[in-house]
Amino acid sequence: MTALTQETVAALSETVAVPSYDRSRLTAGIVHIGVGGFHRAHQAMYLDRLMNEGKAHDWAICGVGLLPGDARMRDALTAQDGLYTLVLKHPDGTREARVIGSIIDYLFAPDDPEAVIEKMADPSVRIVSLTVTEGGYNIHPVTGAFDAQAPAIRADLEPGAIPATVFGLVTEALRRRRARGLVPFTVMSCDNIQGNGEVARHSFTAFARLVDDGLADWIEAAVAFPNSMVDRITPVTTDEDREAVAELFGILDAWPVTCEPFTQWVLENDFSRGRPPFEEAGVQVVGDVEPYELMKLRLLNAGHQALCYFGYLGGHRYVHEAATDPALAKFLLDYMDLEATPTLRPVPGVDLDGYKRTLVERFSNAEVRDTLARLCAESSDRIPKWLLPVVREQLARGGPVTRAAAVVASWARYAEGSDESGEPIVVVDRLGDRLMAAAKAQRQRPTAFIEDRELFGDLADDERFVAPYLRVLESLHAEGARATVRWLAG
Ligand SMILES: NC(=O)c1ccc[n+]([C@@H]2O[C@H](COP(=O)([O-])OP(=O)(O)OC[C@H]3O[C@@H](n4cnc5c(N)ncnc54)[C@H](O)[C@@H]3O)[C@@H](O)[C@H]2O)c1
Ligand SMILES: O=P(O)(O)OC[C@@H](O)[C@@H](O)[C@H](O)[C@H](O)CO
Repeated sequence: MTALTQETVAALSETVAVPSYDRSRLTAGIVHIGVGGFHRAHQAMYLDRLMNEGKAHDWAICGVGLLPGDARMRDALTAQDGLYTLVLKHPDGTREARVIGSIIDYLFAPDDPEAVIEKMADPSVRIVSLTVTEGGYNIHPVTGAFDAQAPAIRADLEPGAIPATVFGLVTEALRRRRARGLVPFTVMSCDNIQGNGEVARHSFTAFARLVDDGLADWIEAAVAFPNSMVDRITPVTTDEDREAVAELFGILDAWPVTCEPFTQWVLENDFSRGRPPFEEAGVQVVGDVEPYELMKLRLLNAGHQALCYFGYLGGHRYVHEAATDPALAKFLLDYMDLEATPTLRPVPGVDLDGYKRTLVERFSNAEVRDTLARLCAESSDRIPKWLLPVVREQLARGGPVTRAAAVVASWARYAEGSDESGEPIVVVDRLGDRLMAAAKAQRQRPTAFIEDRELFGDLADDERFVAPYLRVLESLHAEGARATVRWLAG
């Protein structure tokens, strides 16, 4: 068994693919904020691919963690010189592993915010990329306005405050670059948000405007915020994953990443100061990402939400169990075909029926062991961004919303905080208390959950949405999730 470090990695090449490039020659051109499972399965992997082909040596990654919980990632990556094992789980049970070497440094902002700011202000850094989750952009779910009153934002805006949020840190780095006469870096969002680049532009300029109008104008004019569609199902790493990496490959890795074999990245070609030759690593670099984003967010991500609450309430715990439950699979396909697909734009070179079939296959991969609990978490950031736009578009065009309304009803039932046998459900959501209070009130006032206008806007006033929503909620209460899904699936 070998502990993974720069010193030991060459010796591991007998059991696993390791970086073929000289890591001591790499320099950081990218600062990435939010180094979790997904970044390490996706962007860092694409850069590692390029580096293995002798390219992009000046585009290595300096990871940054902002939240207290990131101390664990700091410790794991620092002890391993930034190296980690990426394991692809094929549906036939085979595992494909590779040690990724593209992350060469890690800074933990709570320890040293100044180091993070100076790193981003350094001229060699040309991209600051982000995976800070859907909630990380601090925008109102219905109006899309930046929430300047959020306590962390207010703290960052106090005179003389040391920045702690992504907005405070990035804005201060951009302020220094402007003061030093440097070209700004590109801000590249890789979060699952429609128009993620536009949303990032809106949030960062809104924050900067609270600091200094001139700076905000400069950011608006000079900083590129490319949109992107990112895709690779990456579950949370478990102790079993760590043990399997040790057993199968002889590697002691504090924090390996496991994921499905599929990967996709469609990226808008809009960068302030150059970019790695991503297309040479399989990234689709295009002029207009929107059709790809809509397809992915409304079919895959909203599709995940269609499975997760019904699946969990019906006794499943893994995504593959829910996706291979015949009634639930039919319900998912009906949602995709009848409600989501009519709201999509034609996607260049993509056969939508094939895409949907592949999605069902990906969800059904039992090896990936993605949990329904992961998909049920932070729903108040997900449902308004992925599913409710489908509802609104369908209402506007006079189309059906029965299945989307059913998904919202299943969330409302899940948020009551106990399953059908009375076992508690841990509702993980930054609005958890508010959601649970509303969900409990719905036993007396059935529309209580959807009356939250901050999440649902005026949907509670639209009978075309409310009627199917209430029918499904009533069925969930009276008959349970499995019977409700069978009824919905016809
Ligand atoms: N896991 C996937 O399958 C997947 C696939 C495609 C896209 N994504 C995108 O990546 C994001 C992260 O997923 P993950 O699986 O890596 O999660 P993760 O929990 O492994 O990592 C999340 C990271 O984001 C940071 N973060 C969270 N909120 C933040 C905030 N407000 N400010 C700064 N940093 C913050 C955390 O500290 C952590 O470093 C998702 O929310 C999604 O938008 C994930
Ligand atoms: O990670 P989130 O919060 O964006 O959403 C949960 C899942 O739907 C998501 O992680 C998918 O697995 C992913 O988007 C697949 O590419």
